[in-house]
Amino acid sequence: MNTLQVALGERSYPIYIGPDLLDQVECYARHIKGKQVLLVTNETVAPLYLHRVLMQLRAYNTAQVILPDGEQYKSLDVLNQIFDTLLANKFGRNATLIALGGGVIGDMGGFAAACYQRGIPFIQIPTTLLAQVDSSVGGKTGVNHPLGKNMIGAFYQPQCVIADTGVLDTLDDRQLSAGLAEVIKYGLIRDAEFFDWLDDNMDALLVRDKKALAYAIERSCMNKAEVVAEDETESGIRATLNLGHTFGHAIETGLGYGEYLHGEAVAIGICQAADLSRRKGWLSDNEMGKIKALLKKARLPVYPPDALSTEQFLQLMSVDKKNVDGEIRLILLKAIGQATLPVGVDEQLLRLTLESYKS
Ligand SMILES: NC(=O)c1ccc[n+]([C@@H]2O[C@H](COP(=O)([O-])OP(=O)(O)OC[C@H]3O[C@@H](n4cnc5c(N)ncnc54)[C@H](O)[C@@H]3O)[C@@H](O)[C@H]2O)c1
Ligand SMILES: O=C(O)C(=O)C[C@@H](O)[C@H](O)[C@H](O)COP(=O)(O)O
Ligand SMILES: [Zn+2]
Repeated sequence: MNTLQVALGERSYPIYIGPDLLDQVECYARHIKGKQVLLVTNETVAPLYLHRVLMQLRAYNTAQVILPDGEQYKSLDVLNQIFDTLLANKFGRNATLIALGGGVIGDMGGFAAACYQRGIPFIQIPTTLLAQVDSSVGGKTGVNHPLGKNMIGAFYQPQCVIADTGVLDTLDDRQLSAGLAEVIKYGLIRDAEFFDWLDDNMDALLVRDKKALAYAIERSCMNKAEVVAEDETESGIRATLNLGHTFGHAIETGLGYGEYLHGEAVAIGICQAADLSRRKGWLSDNEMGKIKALLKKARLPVYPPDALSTEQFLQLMSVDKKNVDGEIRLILLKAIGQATLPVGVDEQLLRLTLESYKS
């Protein structure tokens, strides 16, 4: 097992990474203070892994919530099921919530923990590649609104993250690729050496070579932990983790949550942000080509859906959280390995990307 630290003063916590961690009681026990534990998972993950976690929690008074599976259920309405179960079981302030699942469950479980009785401790057990490399780390929690992705939420850090790399065996190939989009993102925003490593090792990652996957997860978490430690609540550098997300979130919201996976929408958004960066004279054609080629190698889409018009894109992008006073601000690339902070963009140039960067 490898342990990384997210250094946030009194809110610091470990990320445990390794095989078979679901079965290691010491990963959980030291982070559970009271006797009551609520497990939040979904109908796909429960039959696969809930029993193994419950086996480690025999000493506690446990309850469970099994949510429907899908991005479309990451809503305020469904969130209520978690509060209903906490209250029905008379769980108090020292109850611990464990989120067992992908990013949807992690974001919802974390947000429920942030709100319930104004805050109870929670643990992240991420079970998708995307959740292990990104969503379980850093404390962004929340739900979607029909008008915008993750528009209702809170920054709320977990007590620990338990990333059992063995659970990735049951993940389907499309979900694995979606996770790789966020992995590639770290290379692009701040770790050019990692980008080159990914270029050399993409085939190994796609066949789930254990050593390659463990390395990619650890290096991604290291990158994310460093950024979050520097800027927990996104007043500066943390916004770089949003590369491609303004376009990507527009695709997710515009087409209906769940149509494109988050990672797929981000992959397309990264290409659109790269195209805009090239038009600004920051990225070379060669770098643009390398970015697209690596995303394609990871079996990710690189062009936006025809179904979204430029006007729809602009409308959807106008509700992004990085915007200030109604002005769209984007993370762009100066080079592979170097992202900008949010920058206001000339609308004509943005329109050019939206109209011309197409399959
Ligand atoms: N909080 C953050 O910092 C952050 C970062 C990135 C993404 N996100 C959010 O995360 C969500 C996407 O997360 P995701 O890609 O994990 O999607 P997801 O949670 O929908 O999981 C993807 C699919 O895999 C299934 N699954 C999960 N673990 C499995 C396993 N081990 N074996 C088989 N199937 C399994 C799920 O049931 C689901 O069908 C989005 O809502 C996105 O906005 C949040
Ligand atoms: O942790 C962050 O900060 C991120 O931006 C990570 C993103 O990959 C993630 O999708 C996040 O949920 C997006 O945040 P949002 O604030 O744009 O909703
Ligand atoms: Zn993301």
